[in-house]
Amino acid sequence: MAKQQLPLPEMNDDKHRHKQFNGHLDSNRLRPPKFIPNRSRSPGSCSVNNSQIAHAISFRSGAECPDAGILPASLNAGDSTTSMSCNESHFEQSFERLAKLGEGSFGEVFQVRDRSDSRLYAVKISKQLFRGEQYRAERLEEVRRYEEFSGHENCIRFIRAWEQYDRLFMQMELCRESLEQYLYRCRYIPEERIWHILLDLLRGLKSLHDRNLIHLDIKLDNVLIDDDDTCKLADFGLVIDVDKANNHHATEGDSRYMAPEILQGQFSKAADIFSLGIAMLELACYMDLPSNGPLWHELRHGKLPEEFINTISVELQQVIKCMMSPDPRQRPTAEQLLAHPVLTRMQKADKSMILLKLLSKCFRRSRRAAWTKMCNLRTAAYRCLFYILEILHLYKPLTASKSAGYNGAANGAPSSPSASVAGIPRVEFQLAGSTPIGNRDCYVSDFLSAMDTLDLSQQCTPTACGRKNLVNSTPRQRRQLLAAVNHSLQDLF
Ligand SMILES: Nc1ncnc2c1ncn2[C@@H]1O[C@H](COP(=O)(O)OP(=O)(O)OP(=O)(O)O)[C@@H](O)[C@H]1O
Ligand SMILES: [Mg+2]
Repeated sequence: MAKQQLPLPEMNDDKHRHKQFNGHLDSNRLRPPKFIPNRSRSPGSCSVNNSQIAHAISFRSGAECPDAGILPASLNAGDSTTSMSCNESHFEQSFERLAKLGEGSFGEVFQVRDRSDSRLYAVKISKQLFRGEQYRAERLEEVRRYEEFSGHENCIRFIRAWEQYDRLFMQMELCRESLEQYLYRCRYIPEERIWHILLDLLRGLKSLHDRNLIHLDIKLDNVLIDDDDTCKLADFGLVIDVDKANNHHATEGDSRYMAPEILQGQFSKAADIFSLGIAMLELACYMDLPSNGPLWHELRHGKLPEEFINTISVELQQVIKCMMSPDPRQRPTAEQLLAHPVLTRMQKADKSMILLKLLSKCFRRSRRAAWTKMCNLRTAAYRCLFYILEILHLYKPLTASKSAGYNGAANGAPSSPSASVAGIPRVEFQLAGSTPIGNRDCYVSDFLSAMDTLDLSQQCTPTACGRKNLVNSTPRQRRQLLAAVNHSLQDLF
């Protein structure tokens, strides 16, 4: 009897190819679970359990950083002085969420504006809830590493971290894009730039290796580029001590960048060098890295595809080849690589340019600060105008009752609350539904709980909502309104 043949899986992984861009950098990644804070309490009650209170996380000593581990007090959700603080998380209170920057296997990263200093930052929110102490400990370890390397020029700057609703939140400097996004944007990167990127990453990696730590997840997606074009190592989620790595639970990173010896459970600094080498191959040759199959093995046996590798200089080829040596003992260390003639020359040139770099950085920062200030002034001016118009409108019924014949009040007809004061145009402020169109997806995304969804039908414009109260306001309410105007004027000047 003839054997029935099972259909074979399609194998199209037999040839190295250039990277393909389908519009999504990480289309194969799963959607994150919905961020639904545990808000089972009734809206009126303000009882909070421990996980609902934002707890700052910091491993810095008090001497090193006196306010490490302290969250801005007025913003803490545990501070139940206002009804708003009862219903909103620390994240929602402290930041304006502007856009989603990216997503990895552990977290979603958002571009935010910090309400306290009006500056832009990135906040990474862990995707999974802290289900067990082990998972929580791993996430807190990530915070420790971010803090530890925050001061290094080639590692991402960390601001603060906190946990709330069984999730980890990490605030860090905002970078322009990841190296992967940069590659998709440029496709061809000049070799001079490749050497600069390699220099930056070797510096960052050396700082880790000097402390006997290994990154284990070096890839283009985990390298960020700031406004000064400096490349920074990020995502310290898998960082581990070399000594602990082989005995404990070291986790391998992305298989596309994985060193071959990781399959045998050998974790060492050389594994990071391999990952950086293969990332440089991807960057320099715009090559699509396989995540498994025969091509994956070829790359780990020192067989680099000629049609790709021949497009770059011999010097760069040699560096990449030795970084990707199959035997981890043959790979150079970060320090040895930094001593390469091309990189030494660049470091010398960098030193002579340091003053110029500092000046341009200062200029860029002050320009950004001035722009932020200008935006604040504009907002405050609008707010002021709004209050002035409100006050003028507020005084209308009082003056109307004194002056006979005005607006029909003397005839006993009730004055329309939406009628304008003579000579002053009526201004309707449509705040409801004013979500910026470009970011609408982000605002209505699954991050918001059912309570937070923008139900425009339920909302009314401030003029419609507050009118009745304002017209019949007491002197105390008027005083409050005047205080608000005063506050706006202070914002302005
Ligand atoms: N500070 C930042 N500034 C700008 N973009 C950022 C920043 N931090 C992260 N991103 C973007 O978010 C993406 C995911 O961030 P990150 O790598 O930290 O998440 P992850 O879940 O730990 O990822 P992985 O799957 O690699 O472990 C990055 O690839 C990058 O595009
Ligand atoms: Mg990542």
